[in-house]
Amino acid sequence: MQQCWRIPAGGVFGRAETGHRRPSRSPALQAFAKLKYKANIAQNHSRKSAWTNIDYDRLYTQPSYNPGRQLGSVKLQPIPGRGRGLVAQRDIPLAETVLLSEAVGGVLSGPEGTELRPQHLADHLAALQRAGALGQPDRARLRLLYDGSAADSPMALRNRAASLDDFRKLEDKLRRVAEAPKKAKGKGFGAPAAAAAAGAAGQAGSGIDTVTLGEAPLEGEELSRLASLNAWGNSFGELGASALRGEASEAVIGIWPEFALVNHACAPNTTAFAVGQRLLLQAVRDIPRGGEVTTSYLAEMALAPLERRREWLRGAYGFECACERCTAEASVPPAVSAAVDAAYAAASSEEARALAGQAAGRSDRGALAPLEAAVAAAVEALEEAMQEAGLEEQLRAWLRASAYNAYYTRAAIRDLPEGGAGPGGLLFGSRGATAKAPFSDPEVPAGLAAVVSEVAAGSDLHLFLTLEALSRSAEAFPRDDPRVVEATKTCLHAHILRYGRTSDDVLKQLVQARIAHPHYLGRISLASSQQQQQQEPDSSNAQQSGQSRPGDAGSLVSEPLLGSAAWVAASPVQLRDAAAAAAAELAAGMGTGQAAAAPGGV
Ligand SMILES: C[S@@+](CC[C@H](N)C(=O)[O-])C[C@H]1O[C@@H](n2cnc3c(N)ncnc32)[C@H](O)[C@@H]1O
Repeated sequence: MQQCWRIPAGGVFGRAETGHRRPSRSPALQAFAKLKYKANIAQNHSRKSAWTNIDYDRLYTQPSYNPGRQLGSVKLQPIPGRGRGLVAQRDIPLAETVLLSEAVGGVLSGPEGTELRPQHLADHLAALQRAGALGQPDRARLRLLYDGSAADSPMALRNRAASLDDFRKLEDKLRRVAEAPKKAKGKGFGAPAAAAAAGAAGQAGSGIDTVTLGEAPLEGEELSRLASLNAWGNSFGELGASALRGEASEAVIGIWPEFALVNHACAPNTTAFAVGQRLLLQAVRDIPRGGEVTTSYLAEMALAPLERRREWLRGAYGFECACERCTAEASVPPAVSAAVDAAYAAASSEEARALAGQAAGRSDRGALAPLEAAVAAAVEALEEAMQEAGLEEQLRAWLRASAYNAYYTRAAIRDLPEGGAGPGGLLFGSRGATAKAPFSDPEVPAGLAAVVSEVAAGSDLHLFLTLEALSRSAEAFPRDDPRVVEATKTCLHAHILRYGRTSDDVLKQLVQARIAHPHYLGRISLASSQQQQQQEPDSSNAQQSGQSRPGDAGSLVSEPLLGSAAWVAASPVQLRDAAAAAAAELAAGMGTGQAAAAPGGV
């Protein structure tokens, strides 16, 4: 399960005009802008208290904190056409942790940006085994995973029979072995006898003998197959938590056995990310009792048309995706599918790809006019085709995600300055640009965030776009403007989906760390830009050149809003209500944008 949500090397947007103006919009952009992010957190759901004892604040801030493996209210069961899968045993509300897993044999890591492939992991595990560091329980854990064997092979039958108890049993066994020497002391048994007892305990309660399963060494080919079908990786670390934990953001790849039981969907209900060696799986939608827990194996391919996604999954995993999104997209009239493919193709030219790659200073809006016209026409044709076909909103949202590169390319070109980017470039993330905070339409990243949230809620890209939208609206409007309040709500909602139940303080630090990360530089600053420019003439340079200034990020995430939003994460209340209350509080307490800028000290 290779996943990684890359933010284009140079960032996402360019700069447009100096000073804010409301740009005129085409009907298609208006339609696009109507994609309002739905902050319907936990509406009408009775919630149970969180099942874990995870202290999220410590998890995100202290590398030494070890909450151990955790499995939520899920069970492993056969899913027709998908082998086994994890199913919710009770309603799991969004923003709740589904599982927290530890990698078998630890993770393989490398410098940020490294493409770590499953074969690298297989080689790493083989080396561990040769060194005697991949013991029987680890081998058994791996052998309980899907190995690509035919549905009626002995392996597949064994896998189907395995239960979550087998995984739990292995963990219990390890704990017993760890504790056994201590307990055995003074009783005259000693470690070997205790370890044997632990081994016997490992065989109880399930049809699968995990001791025998882990006896034989794993062959090279077996390891390669297991890694290619079960590994998860990312080319950068968790951008908020690694900063708070004092760790460098690194590329990682690993096999987290419980997570490897989760099947794929093209619009999944969870998001996964690694915090140190652990993998956290967070629900980003309410998962009803009996509903399957799903994740995406696709990374950026989630933003591609149906046939491309299916082809990729067929090639990498050998299955034909028939998830809800694929099934719905397969049912649309041919004219709509053709419009999706045409929009995707229009934005896949070399020029468009170069734009997405953001070579500093290379682009200006005039030079890209033909591309802009082609992409804009393709997007409008898609919107019209969907309108004509009378498709429901959910399906339209998925189809927009399938043609995301067209929406993105159109937005990125419109975001460029009319007269060219100039030397050094004004493109988002480019270094050395000297222009001062020309901010364009906040609805551009907000619209893209809404598209991404439909298929990759809680992903890095989703969080990035909501931060960008917040940054722009904060710089364009007074702090108590409803648009700023809405952008704040949306941004915090995205972060809460990912991070779950943190305290206000840690949530704020996570947001700040994401803003300060070099991926985000050039654009995102939650400081009050006007004031900042008046007071600190070099401030936009500092943002462009990658220097983060402690404290400047927090001024918009005003205490009342953040407080309420974070409180939502810790209690079963609707974000919308809380944010409305916070907005009222903000308006009453602060009155003007100027006053609202004060708490962050900028
Ligand atoms: C990481 S495993 C997931 C757990 C696996 N179903 C099992 O029984 O252990 C990946 C494999 O599950 C199956 N799978 C996952 N998602 C699927 C889907 N949406 N449709 C069909 N098969 C799927 C494929 O065989 C894939 O190679």
